[in-house]
Amino acid sequence: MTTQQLVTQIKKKQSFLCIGLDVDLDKIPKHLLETEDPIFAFNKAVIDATHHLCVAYKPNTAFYEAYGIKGWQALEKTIKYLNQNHPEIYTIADAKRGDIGNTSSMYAKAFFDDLGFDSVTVAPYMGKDSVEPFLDFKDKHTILLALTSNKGAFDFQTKTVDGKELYKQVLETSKTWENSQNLMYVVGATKAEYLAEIRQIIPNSFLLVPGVGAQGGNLQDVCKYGMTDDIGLLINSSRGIIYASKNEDFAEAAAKKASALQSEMKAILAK
Ligand SMILES: O=c1ccn([C@@H]2O[C@H](COP(=O)(O)O)[C@@H](O)[C@H]2O)c(=O)[nH]1
Repeated sequence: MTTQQLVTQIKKKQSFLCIGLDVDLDKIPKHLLETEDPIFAFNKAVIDATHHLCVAYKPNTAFYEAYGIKGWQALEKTIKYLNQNHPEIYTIADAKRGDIGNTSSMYAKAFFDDLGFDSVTVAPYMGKDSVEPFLDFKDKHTILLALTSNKGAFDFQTKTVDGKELYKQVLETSKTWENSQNLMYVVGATKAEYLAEIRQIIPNSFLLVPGVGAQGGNLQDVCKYGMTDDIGLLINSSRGIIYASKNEDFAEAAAKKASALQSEMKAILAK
């Protein structure tokens, strides 16, 4: 999906919500454990109940890799279900990959060609040659970790290197890479106070913003400092939506939570 197609969907649905599909078998309703593929059954029910309220889904691959081959098959079934039934939905593989060039090429093939995701999250730590293989893919996005939502972000990302914070170096340097138009960036909702400065460096790039909901990030603050003329934001919530209920009404409860966030987004867009 192109950036322009994503913007069109956001405007049509009045939503820039991304729902995180982080499936933990210890947290899903017990009756699903009796089905053939509990992870896919859970995802399908959540997707069916919420797809009209969001523009993107973000499975974090850790939650699938943890269950071995069955987990990976459930991930594959989930992305296929989305691509076949909801091609208008933007998909993000939150895999946080990045390695030497030839290995990164294989990661890119796995997520873009084989699985068919629109985007993948990538760590910038190994530099240009570790990211450019992802950027080579036309109409696919590479979402670079810039300033993450966790406390550990302060260990390295905000430290000054050569007179500038490391996350700013990531933003500025990555802009010079070939096919940098295919870049988006992760900025945690818990770091909203950094967004004004971030927007000075990357005024138009899309940001994937996790941390609203369970991590306590504030949607209004993120929008105040991070929104662009083309919206420029995908706000992710995972646990806050998908685990709204542990009972048989889990999909309905997820839809209620998603609807509340979508209504807030609609009001922000109307301002
Ligand atoms: O800086 C980051 C980067 C990625 N994440 C991921 O987003 C979701 C957040 O889940 P919640 O349940 O809404 O807290 C999860 O997959 C993280 O691994 C992040 O939180 N922060």
